[in-house]
Amino acid sequence: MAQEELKSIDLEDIFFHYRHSSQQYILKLSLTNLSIVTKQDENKNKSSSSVNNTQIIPIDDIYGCLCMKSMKNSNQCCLTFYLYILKRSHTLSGIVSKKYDFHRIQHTFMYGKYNDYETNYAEIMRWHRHVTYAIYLRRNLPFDIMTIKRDKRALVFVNPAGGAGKAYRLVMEHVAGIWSEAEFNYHIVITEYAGHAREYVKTIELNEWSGIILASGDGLIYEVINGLFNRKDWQEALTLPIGHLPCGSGNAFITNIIRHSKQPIETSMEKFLVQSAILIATHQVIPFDMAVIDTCDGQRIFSFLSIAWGIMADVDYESEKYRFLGETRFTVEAVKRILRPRIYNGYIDYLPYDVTDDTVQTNQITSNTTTNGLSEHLLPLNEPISIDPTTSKWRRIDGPFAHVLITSKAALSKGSISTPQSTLTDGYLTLQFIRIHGSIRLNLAKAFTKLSDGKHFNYDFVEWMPIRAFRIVPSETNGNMMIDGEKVPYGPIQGEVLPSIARCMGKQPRND
Ligand SMILES: Nc1ncnc2c1ncn2[C@@H]1O[C@H](COP(=O)(O)OP(=O)(O)OP(=O)(O)O)[C@@H](O)[C@H]1O
Repeated sequence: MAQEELKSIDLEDIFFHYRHSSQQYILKLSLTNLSIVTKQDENKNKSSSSVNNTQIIPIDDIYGCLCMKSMKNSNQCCLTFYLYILKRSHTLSGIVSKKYDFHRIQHTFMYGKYNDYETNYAEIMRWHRHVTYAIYLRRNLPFDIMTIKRDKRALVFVNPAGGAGKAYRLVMEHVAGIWSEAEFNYHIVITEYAGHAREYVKTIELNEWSGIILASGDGLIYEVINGLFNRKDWQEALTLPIGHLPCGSGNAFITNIIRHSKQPIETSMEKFLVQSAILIATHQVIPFDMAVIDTCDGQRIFSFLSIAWGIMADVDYESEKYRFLGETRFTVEAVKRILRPRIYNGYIDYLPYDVTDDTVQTNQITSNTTTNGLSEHLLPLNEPISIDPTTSKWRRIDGPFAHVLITSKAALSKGSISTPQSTLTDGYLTLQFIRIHGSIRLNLAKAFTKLSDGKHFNYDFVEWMPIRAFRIVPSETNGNMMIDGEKVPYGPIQGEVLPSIARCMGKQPRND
């Protein structure tokens, strides 16, 4: 693609309707919009002063553009634009509803200005290059990344065991078509066993791939991120953006990405998948926070989502047996746990997050930093943390607790906002907990019913605070401790935020 040619994106030409050649359009392309001006029939309108009808399509709404040879006239070509737009839906009776829905639309135009196919085709390919370039410029990627990465494929892992076990079929039915319309290149690997994707990413040649996409739930994302962190070149590995096609039961990762873009989240599974596929095909590279976690068996784990102890951990783990129910599995188990609440004894040490506190160092990662050297504030787990206020910034909260959750993102699943104020890159973890006092059943029931929109934070009995680091020390020796929905050995656990350390396939919010 000649860089010179693309310094100016503007194009204008006359096209006609793919069925009715008498209906003509002037198409104008600019950096921000495609304008479609419907040409009036000059004879018909000689007496009328009517203005040409113009439709303006923002480039942000176009996810692909393809050229084809006309089936009707061998000299002509057609140009199709693929759009994904938010618009008001119609009810069955044809009334315009107040609700906005996403719609996939395609506009096809014929082109035949010249008498020979080759010249028409060359001209239509020029349009294709310019439209593609305009789409890529909206992604805010530097030109060199754009041209290099475009030729690369994304590595897509499909988990045949994820969610209700339909991931491969869902990808073929709802994603493959969109990605060919968007000319998004990819290579699919179907995971053969738990741990396969983690092993796979440990040895991939990083510069062969444009990113890694997981058609799965959150479990496979956790696996792949930890596989990337286990590489010697982990810093470079983490620059590969991670995309998520929701095929699991939780799907928190893509939910948080779409929340960041401020798009409404599609409700049906299929439409949610389509929304994610289009976001991936036109993505920008967005950073996100993670946490480094030390578990009691000496493992160092990287978390993109949450550390749960208490009722949330029990609900997550014990609901595994209802996996066939999809996201409903969490609700079924939560009702059981609320009716028979457990008490979790122990304490939580935490380092508060205070941006004005310059005595606390923040992670300065250099090319020499190893993953063992990644934490600034964590001591070995068997060394006590000083909470003496005269010498230490660390503080302690004593249990017993009903609920303890530490998160780096807002949504724990598509249907629950555990931490409403959280963003992808706020640079802190949020600690929330419910102590055992008052009517614990009632408090838990109230908190769980408000979890869908994060309103549980409005209750006084839900305490929360932003933190940099934490250590949870349970008194009992048996129970559930979950990191990103995966069970880890039960016992003391500690962690620290890693601000903006990884990259995802996301979108910045639109300003219009
Ligand atoms: N072929 C496979 N057979 C069995 N397990 C697999 C296979 N491929 C991956 N896994 C494992 O399945 C687990 C769950 O995967 P995934 O996250 O995709 O689905 P999920 O658990 O339904 O979703 P969520 O994590 O959102 O609840 C992962 O830990 C992964 O290691």
